[in-house]
Amino acid sequence: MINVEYKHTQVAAKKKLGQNFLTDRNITRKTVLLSGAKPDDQVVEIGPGFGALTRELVEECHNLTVIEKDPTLATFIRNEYPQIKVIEGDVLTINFSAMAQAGKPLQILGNIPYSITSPILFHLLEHRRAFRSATLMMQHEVALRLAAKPATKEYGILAVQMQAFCKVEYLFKVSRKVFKPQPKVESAVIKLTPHATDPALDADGFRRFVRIAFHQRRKTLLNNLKESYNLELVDSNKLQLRAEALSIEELLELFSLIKTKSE
Ligand SMILES: C[S@@+](CC[C@H](N)C(=O)[O-])C[C@H]1O[C@@H](n2cnc3c(N)ncnc32)[C@H](O)[C@@H]1O
Repeated sequence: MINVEYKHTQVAAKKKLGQNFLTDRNITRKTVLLSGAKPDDQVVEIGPGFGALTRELVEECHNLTVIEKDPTLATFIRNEYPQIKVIEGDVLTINFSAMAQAGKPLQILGNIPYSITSPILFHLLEHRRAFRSATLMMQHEVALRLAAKPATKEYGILAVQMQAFCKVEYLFKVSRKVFKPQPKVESAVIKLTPHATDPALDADGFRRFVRIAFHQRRKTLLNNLKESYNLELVDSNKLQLRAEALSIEELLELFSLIKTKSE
């Protein structure tokens, strides 16, 4: 276990909580700048840790809330930045929609705990109406999967589900050397901007469809879909393709043509 000490507070960095702390101010400045957060925005930071990003945000934004699960770090942030709101708890239980109702859509930022990257992304997806953008640092490999284009090996369920509902921008890569303790992998910053309207009428149905279409990547759409859906209205040539060959728009169109088989 590696001990990290900052301003008389020491924590034994917890792997389970994804505690790798940023040490490079250029990265935090660039992240805040590219997030587009403005002084009057309602800004929420996920996992402030020792405040690497928080310190930039308090300078820029008047209305900042942070969510930190580790009680020692939550206390540290409370003492260091008495002017901000600190929620001590699990980000996965936060009702962002309720938070946003108090005002305009949120601006969310965070160097997120890598062990729960996907759960956080899907939690944000559930609350996509609540935020204007989410600028998040994550493992480089996950960032590539999120921003992937069709017919690449990274293109799959994560890319389709997120890109169908949000614009996904890969902002920049971050070396593992700028963290303490150093993680084993590189990182990257991604920006998610929810589309103004949802493309698929039945968002939950579309998410289920994507899971089934990509279930066995090597199989054709026909083989993956035929058990669960009635495919009569779909061009049979299209069904001979694999899901990974179709763009988000083509997958949305396919979804609009199929019907769930009754159980
Ligand atoms: C990668 S560290 C980033 C810390 C800091 N923002 C930085 O960049 O140095 C992730 C932070 O998220 C916190 N964390 C882990 N799981 C969490 C959860 N479920 N909800 C809220 N915070 C969490 C960790 O305690 C840690 O402070």
